[in-house]
Amino acid sequence: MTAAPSQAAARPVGSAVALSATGITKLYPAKDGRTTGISGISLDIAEKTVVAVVGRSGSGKSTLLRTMAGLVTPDSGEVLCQGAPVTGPPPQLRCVFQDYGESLFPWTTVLGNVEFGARHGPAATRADRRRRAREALRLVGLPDVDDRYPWELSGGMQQRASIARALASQPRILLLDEPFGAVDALSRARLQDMLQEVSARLELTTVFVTHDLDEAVYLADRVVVVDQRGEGLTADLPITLPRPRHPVDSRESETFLSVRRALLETVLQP
Ligand SMILES: Nc1ncnc2c1ncn2[C@@H]1O[C@H](COP(=O)(O)OP(=O)(O)OP(=O)(O)O)[C@@H](O)[C@H]1O
Repeated sequence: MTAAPSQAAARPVGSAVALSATGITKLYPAKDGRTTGISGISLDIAEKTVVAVVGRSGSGKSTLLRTMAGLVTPDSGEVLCQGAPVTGPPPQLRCVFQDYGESLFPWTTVLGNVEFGARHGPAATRADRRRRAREALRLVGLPDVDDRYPWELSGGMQQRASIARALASQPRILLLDEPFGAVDALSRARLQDMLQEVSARLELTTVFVTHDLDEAVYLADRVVVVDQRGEGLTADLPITLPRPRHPVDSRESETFLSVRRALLETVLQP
C-alpha cells in the first residue's frame, strides 16, 4: 500500500461521479503574513461510495469539505455536484457538523427539528414532512423521542437527531465534518455503525472528515489524506474490507491493520 502522488489517484474509474473538485484553492491570511488553507486540490467522489478525508490538524480538511458543500467559495477551481457547478449548497447535498449542540434548535422538539430539515426536500404537505421526519428518526435509531427537546438528549442522541434532520430532506449526498468527535467512545462506535447502515440502506454518497484513522478505515471505501500544508492529497487508499463491517472482527482483520498502518505512516511522515 503506497501513498499516491497528490492528484494522480484521486479519480475513481468506471462509476458516475457525484461530487467533483478540480484544482480547488482557498487561502486565508495567516498572522505571520503568510497564508493558510488549501491549494490545487482535486478529488472526484464516485456515487454511492463512502470516502474519509484525513490529515493533520490545520491541513485544510474542513475547508475542502465546506468548499465541496458550496458553503465556502474557492479562490480558484471548480466544484461540480452531479455535473452542475456548485455556487451554493446543492439541494441534493446535506451537511452534518461536529457541534450538534449548536446546530439543533433548542426551542423546538426533536420531531420539530427534523421536520424543519424535511422542508428542504421535495415539495410536500405538512403530513408528508412529518412522515419523512419520523422515518428519518427511525433510520438513525431514535424512534421514541419525538416530543423531547434536544437538550434532554445525550450527545450521541443529539448527533443522531442532527443526522436525521439532514436525512429528512432525502439528500443523495451526505457530508459530515468530524461528526462523532464530541461523543464518548462507546457512543461513537454505535454511531459509526448507524452511519454505515444508513449510508448503505439509502445508497448515499458519503464524505466525512475525521481525525480517527480507525474510524476512517472502518467506515470508508476509500481514504484520502490531505497534505499537511493543504497542497494536494498525499494518499488515496481503497479500503477493500468486505461489507457489512463488523465492529470487532473487521477491526482485527489483516486488511484493516495493514491499511491503518499505511495511513499512519503517511500522516506521520515529516
Ligand atoms: N474562515 C477562516 N478564516 C481564516 N482562516 C481559516 C478559516 N477557515 C480555516 N482557516 C485556516 O485554514 C487552515 C485550514 O483549516 P481547516 O479547518 O480547514 O483545517 P482542518 O484540517 O479541518 O483542521 P482541524 O483538523 O484542526 O479541524 C487553518 O490554518 C485554519 O486556521
